Amino acid sequence: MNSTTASPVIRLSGVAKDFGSTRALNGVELVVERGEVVVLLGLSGSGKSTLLRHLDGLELPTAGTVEVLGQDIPGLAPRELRRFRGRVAMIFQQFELVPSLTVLENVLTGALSRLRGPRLGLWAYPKALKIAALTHLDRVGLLEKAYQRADQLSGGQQQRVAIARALMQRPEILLADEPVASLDPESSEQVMRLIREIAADHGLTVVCSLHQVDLALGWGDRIVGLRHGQVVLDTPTAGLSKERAMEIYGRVSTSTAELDAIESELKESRLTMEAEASVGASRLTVGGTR
Ligand SMILES: Nc1ncnc2c1ncn2[C@@H]1O[C@H](COP(=O)(O)OP(=O)(O)OP(=O)(O)O)[C@@H](O)[C@H]1O
Repeated sequence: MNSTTASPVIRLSGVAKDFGSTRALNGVELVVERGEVVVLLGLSGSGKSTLLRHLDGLELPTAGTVEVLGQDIPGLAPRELRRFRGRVAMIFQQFELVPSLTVLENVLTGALSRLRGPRLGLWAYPKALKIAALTHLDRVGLLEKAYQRADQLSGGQQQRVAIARALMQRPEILLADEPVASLDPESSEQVMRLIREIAADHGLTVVCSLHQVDLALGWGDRIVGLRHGQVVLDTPTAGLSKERAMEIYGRVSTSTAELDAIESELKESRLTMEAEASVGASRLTVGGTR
């Protein structure tokens, strides 16, 4: 696990969250570095959304510390919290667009945290922001839909609008809560690829909850597995086979001891792979010098 890193953008320590008698998060330790693309993987109710909501201050912990972009989130005054939220964008399973507004207006609302007062209608936004919104729409491949009502678009298109809206915030962190759970496989692939490309273009740190193992494997740099509000797995996706991941995922409801055993097995197999790779490399070098 990444416990000692130079400049993490997210650092959670001993985080617990109770909703009445339900403990949604339990002793969560998580460190994410700038530019990392992390998948939160877990069954329904494992605490993925609650964890994401702590990262932009929508929830405050019952215990523990939440530090994001160098800020102690629970310690922020309401005004500081609002300013902080402008640096973290979020996209959701249900897109959360305003259905009766045009696509362009929906994208523009992403800039509201940087503007004073409400904006009603396109005319109320500065020209530079309209140009930025159209540029982002072009980036997500929907420029020609700018003046259509948002509810006339397909689910995949609506999620791409939500991504363009998130970019209007000029965020440093992008949080995505099950962004493709309502989409068909083809649109899911498209949206996930887009998030990855945009994260690279803008140097974003991404934390994304998913429940599809295939997508998680082919997509993130790192998988963090949650079970009953606890981090039970934290591993790079490189070298993790679908079979092993499915096994872990299928056994997420097993005991912590079993999961510990699976995780150490995974670590061992990674070490073996690395050792084999380095032996292979040295053989190649020796072969090359003959
Ligand atoms: N506002 C709330 N009030 C009461 N209980 C809550 C609240 N939010 C979450 N919970 C509870 O906390 C636990 C974790 O929920 P959470 O939504 O974080 O899980 P999840 O992994 O995101 O699930 P899903 O994939 O179904 O969205 C669940 O038992 C849930 O019922």
